[in-house]
Amino acid sequence: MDLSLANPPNLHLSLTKSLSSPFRFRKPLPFFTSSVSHPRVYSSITSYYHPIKAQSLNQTNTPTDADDDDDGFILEDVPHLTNFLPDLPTYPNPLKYSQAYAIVKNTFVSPEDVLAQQIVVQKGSPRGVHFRRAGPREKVYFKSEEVRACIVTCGGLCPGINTVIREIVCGLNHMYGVHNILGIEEGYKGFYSKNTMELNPKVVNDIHKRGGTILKTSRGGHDTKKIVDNIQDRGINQVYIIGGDGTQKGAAAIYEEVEKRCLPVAVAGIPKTIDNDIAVIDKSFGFDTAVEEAQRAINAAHVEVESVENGVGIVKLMGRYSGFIAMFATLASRDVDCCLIPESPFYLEGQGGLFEFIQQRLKENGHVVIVLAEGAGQEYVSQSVNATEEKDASGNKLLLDIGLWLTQKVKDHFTMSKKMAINMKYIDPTYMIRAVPSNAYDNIYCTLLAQSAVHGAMAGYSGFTVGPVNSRHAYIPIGRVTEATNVVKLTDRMWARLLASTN
Ligand SMILES: Nc1ncnc2c1ncn2[C@@H]1O[C@H](COP(=O)(O)OP(=O)(O)OP(=O)(O)O)[C@@H](O)[C@H]1O
Ligand SMILES: O=P(O)(O)OC[C@H]1O[C@](O)(CO)[C@@H](O)[C@@H]1O
Ligand SMILES: [Mg+2]
Repeated sequence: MDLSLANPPNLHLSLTKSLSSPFRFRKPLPFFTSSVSHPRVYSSITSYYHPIKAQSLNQTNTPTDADDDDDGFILEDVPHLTNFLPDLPTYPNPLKYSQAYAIVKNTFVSPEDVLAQQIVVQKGSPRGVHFRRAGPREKVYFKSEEVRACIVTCGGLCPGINTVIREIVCGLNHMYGVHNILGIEEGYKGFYSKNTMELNPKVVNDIHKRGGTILKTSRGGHDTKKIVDNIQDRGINQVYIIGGDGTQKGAAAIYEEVEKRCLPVAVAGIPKTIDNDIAVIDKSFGFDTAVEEAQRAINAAHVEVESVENGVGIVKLMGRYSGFIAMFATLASRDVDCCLIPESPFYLEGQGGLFEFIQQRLKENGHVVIVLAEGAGQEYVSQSVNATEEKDASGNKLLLDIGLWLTQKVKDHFTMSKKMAINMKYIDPTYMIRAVPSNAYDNIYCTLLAQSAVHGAMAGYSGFTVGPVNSRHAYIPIGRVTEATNVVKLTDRMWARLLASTN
């Protein structure tokens, strides 16, 4: 079987072979139509998947019945420029001549390499969903001197954004000899309303040591048509988009427009979010750094409350809809008595309520530390302050301050009940955990992400996201990472570990 998409001359051969291949594909519902009828319509950025029962394509692109012995293998593929530009020429990958890669046994990823989404399986279970493995391909679809790339960063900050920018620039330059790279300033709106900056290895040399993004970022302002007009006007043919779920939806919209206009433009999404709420990928970059930084706040709270009588420490951490930062920071710390996250409802009064728990811990231990994700208990705050729902420029709901609300509630409870006098220490390190530079682990992770994106774009994939799936980097259809939000599963063992660690 041959999964090669990177080789038009062999295309028919590939597809003919795949006729008898045991691969099942998952086909998108066509919410946009390709102007060119081409077998690679299997590739998808849409969020609308429906699995087709054992099916393959013949050369006229008509679904035919396939063998029943495919073991339930599904490839969720990413789009390729040849979907709508079948005659694009190819070139040998310059890495072939790289001294650094000279001793590598397999410099290029085999077109047949795929990664399984589920690696814990039972005997006899279907082989399930697979993604294309990321990495350099033997043939590329761009001449180095003709590449005009751009990078944009959108949404909230996250440790490691500058490292990703640096490694895209250095990867393009050192591995592929690309010299023409533009930084788009201030997010999506920067395409049509801001300046650009020339990026080269010298300009980005030190930026990984700094938090934030040298390109600046923003929310809102995504105007697909204006953005693609601008891409066209500037002659850009590779677009690297770093951002969270909203940004990736924007990247999908840009790719759709690129496809509609039949532009030879590779659109690569690099997922970014401090909340670790992006589906499919193992973990988002910067998350580790943020958890590490959160330890400092928890340590401070612990030191404070341990040093006074009846000390109650509350630490508020980021996490809009997902409590991953709070959960991992709690698990790592061992000083936390209670972790409140959006996924796990809680109540204050009565038996089993938070007040009772605090009182009990104070009696037993003399102090208590509570870690609180910002998205937890939002319903209580909105009821009590009668707030109207406000949104940010991207349409995300603005959260109410659960930290201050809970702090006041706990204080009021103990004052009014006269049961014991407490010493409240409230720490809100919110932005501090995401404004720091990335740690060593995240720096390496960011490098791999950036290089995977560069290899994918050079290989002609477009409208894809990169990310680790079971520790190996994959090209993932954008729709797959935006269709759902990754949340803490209370039925998983990790949450049980947390409950065990906090007693
Ligand atoms: N459905 C969408 N279609 C097109 N563009 C979108 C969509 N949702 C969001 N965007 C754009 O993506 C950019 C970033 O979105 P948002 O502010 O939601 O942050 P994000 O990428 O989700 O990152 P994070 O949540 O981690 O801060 C904004 O410019 C916004 O206009
Ligand atoms: O930067 P802003 O607009 O204040 O947004 C903060 C939000 O961004 C995130 O860091 C990522 O979505 C959330 O955890 C937080 O609620
Ligand atoms: Mg988001």
